[in-house]
Amino acid sequence: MSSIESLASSITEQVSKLSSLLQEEHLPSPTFDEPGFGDFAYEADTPAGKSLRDIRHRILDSAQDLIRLVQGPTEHILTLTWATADTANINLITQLRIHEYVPLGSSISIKDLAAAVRIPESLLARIVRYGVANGVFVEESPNIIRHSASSAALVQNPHLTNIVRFGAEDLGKIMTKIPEAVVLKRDDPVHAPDAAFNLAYGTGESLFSYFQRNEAVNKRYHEYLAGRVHTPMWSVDRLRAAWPWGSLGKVKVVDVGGSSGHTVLALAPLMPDATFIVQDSNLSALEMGRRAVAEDSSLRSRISFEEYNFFEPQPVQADVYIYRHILHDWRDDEAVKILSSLLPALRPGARVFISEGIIPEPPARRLNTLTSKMTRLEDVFMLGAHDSRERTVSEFESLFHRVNPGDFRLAGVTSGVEAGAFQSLLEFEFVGLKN
Ligand SMILES: C[S@@+](CC[C@H](N)C(=O)[O-])C[C@H]1O[C@@H](n2cnc3c(N)ncnc32)[C@H](O)[C@@H]1O
Repeated sequence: MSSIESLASSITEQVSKLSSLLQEEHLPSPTFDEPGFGDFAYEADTPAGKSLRDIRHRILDSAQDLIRLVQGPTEHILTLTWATADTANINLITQLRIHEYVPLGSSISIKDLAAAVRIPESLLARIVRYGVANGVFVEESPNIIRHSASSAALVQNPHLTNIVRFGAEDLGKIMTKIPEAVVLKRDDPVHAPDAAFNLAYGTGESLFSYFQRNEAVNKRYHEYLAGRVHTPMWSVDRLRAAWPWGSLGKVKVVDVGGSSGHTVLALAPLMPDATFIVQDSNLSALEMGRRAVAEDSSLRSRISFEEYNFFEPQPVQADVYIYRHILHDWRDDEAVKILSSLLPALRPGARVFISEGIIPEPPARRLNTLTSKMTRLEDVFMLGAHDSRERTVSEFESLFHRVNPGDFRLAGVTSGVEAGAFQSLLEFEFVGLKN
């Protein structure tokens, strides 16, 4: 049982280990100031990097517990209740691009910032000061704004801004409609829409077909997908480390629903003799990928992009098929159809990799860090966006079993959570058609 005393002493012990490690690695101790920008959560899979990540999680876990015990149940619930105001504020900051108008390394007056952003000074001041309250920006003297480490990160890491844009604006809009969608399904199932997405966007279409026809949101979505692999939780580094990709030699790899090819771009350097095909039904995403690969002469000849609907029979006979963040977008019947469409192309020994979050078996635990909570968050995203869900290992096995009993063998599971990623990797081997 945690007490405030035991938590505090565990934090003291871990912080002391952390500062020694930072010193050994010649990394600065984090500060709230702009030059303090430095996420050591980005550390690589070296022994020191792993220790840093591990200690970071321990401190965050204990510190969150300590905060909750000290704030008490009422303030805890109220903090959860008002989280939408935080989302709205960071959404507004990035939509107005306020962070871009605050100079790095110096400061700007609220008056000049308001003129640059083109909104009234008093309104700008309220938006920025809410940000300051959250540690985004600093008011160094009355009406003079400079960057904090976090607002500077928005400028220095455009991928982060892309994640905020789609996450706060689009996923945010969808998530706020989840309660209405769930209650409608209970009270008026005949007229209820498929998912909260349909209420949020006022459409009967699925998210994928709606996005395909609406260029602005489609661009935000695929930039978000490409951007998130540059953050610790979704980092392709964890996928790279999860399996001995280099051992595969001269193979053909298909990334099914690979968007603009960010997964394949990360794996290709580890597999110098392999060729890759990125398949997706979204033409703009494929075009985005073709443009990125065209700039890299070493990859151009090994990576191609093909339009493909994964409900149709798979046209490419390959050694490896990757489904990264695909099955969780679909309900069980649909996921079984997606996997079944592979059958015409599969040869015994072919590998099918599933890279996404794995829901742990119950009982559920309190989850204090964003990384450990991410699978649950992703499950909420899936509920809102597609009325689909994250799955446990045995639920994945049952999907493969439904495709054709005995055809697939679960060859291995590499959990990403301990390594600071939320996705895990499941490897299935096709052992042949049994009937
Ligand atoms: C959640 S994203 C995952 C993208 C990428 N694999 C990743 O991990 O970032 C789902 C992808 O599936 C694609 N998609 C949706 N429906 C599809 C279909 N019927 N056939 C092929 N691709 C589809 C979308 O365009 C999108 O790129």
